[in-house]
Amino acid sequence: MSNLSSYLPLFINVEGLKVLVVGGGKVGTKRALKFAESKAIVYVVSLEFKDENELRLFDNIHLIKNDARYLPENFLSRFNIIVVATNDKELNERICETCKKLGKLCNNPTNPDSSNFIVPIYGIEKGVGIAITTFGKSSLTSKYLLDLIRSNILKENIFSLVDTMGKVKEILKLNVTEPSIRFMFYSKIFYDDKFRYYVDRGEIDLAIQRAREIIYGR
Ligand SMILES: C[C@@]1(CC(=O)O)c2cc3[nH]c(cc4nc(cc5[nH]c(cc(n2)[C@H]1CCC(=O)O)[C@@](C)(CC(=O)O)[C@@H]5CCC(=O)O)C(CC(=O)O)=C4CCC(=O)O)c(CCC(=O)O)c3CC(=O)O
Ligand SMILES: NC(=O)C1=CN([C@@H]2O[C@H](COP(=O)(O)OP(=O)(O)OC[C@H]3O[C@@H](n4cnc5c(N)ncnc54)[C@H](O)[C@@H]3O)[C@@H](O)[C@H]2O)C=CC1
Repeated sequence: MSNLSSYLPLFINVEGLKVLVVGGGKVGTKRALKFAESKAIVYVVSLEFKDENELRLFDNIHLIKNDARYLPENFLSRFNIIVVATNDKELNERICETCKKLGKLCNNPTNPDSSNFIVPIYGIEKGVGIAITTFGKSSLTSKYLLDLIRSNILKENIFSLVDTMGKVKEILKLNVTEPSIRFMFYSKIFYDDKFRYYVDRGEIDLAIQRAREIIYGR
């Protein structure tokens, strides 16, 4: 496994990005659908398509029936992101190597060492995004961790906290021009017991009023 310190988690907006999925079997289909649901423009190159009907439900998925052993570099270079998911391990690795040389983001689902990004399990709910990976060791454990966070941590008070701090940010950006002073206020408000008491009880108007008291000193 590559050095884990060189992984940087990012939330990428894939809308309009060009994604190539090589191999239209179980794994390739799942990845193609995931990217298409997030509004990427997806091309799937494969000898055959396991679930052609499901893929055809999306206007932004294009199917190309072809042998991926002969994909030229000038074809690969048209894409932003490439996923290699044939059942030919050497072919997957060879295409990923070429794509990385071309400066592309490439995912080989069976081999994180060949990939330069991996797909975490994720959930986005009420303005909070959580992504978890075990870098290929155990997807089931990743799923379990996400469920634990969802059922034990992501409760109404956390969503209220995020929303209210978002409102506090709007107030501060509008009224305090100096960033270093704004930053001092963010912490002061976030850790204020009264502010948090109101947020926990869902009394958002009172929480905002408390934030204003802290900002304006009254
Ligand atoms: C490295 C990675 C690919 C990458 O590079 O992105 C990878 C690799 C592999 N997974 C395998 C198996 C399983 N994968 C799942 C499920 C998911 N796997 C996903 C991601 C990733 N899987 C990446 C790292 C994720 C991480 O480490 O956390 C999810 C999150 C997203 C997605 O696939 O779209 C999706 C959640 C679906 C959801 O949303 O519910 C389950 C559970 C299930 O099906 O319920 C199992 C059963 C066993 C188990 O628990 O692992 C095998 C075959 C092993 C073999 O052949 O024996 C390999 C390849 C290998 O190891 O060779
Ligand atoms: N990441 C994950 O969660 C998992 C990964 N895997 C691995 O991923 C790989 C793919 O698995 P599946 O999708 O289940 O296999 P699959 O057999 O369902 O699909 C393989 C696809 O690749 C296509 N293909 C093969 N050679 C090709 C070529 N030369 N050119 C174009 N297309 C070609 C086939 O037509 C087929 O559609 C396997 O190596 C498997 O071990 C398997 C299970 C889970």
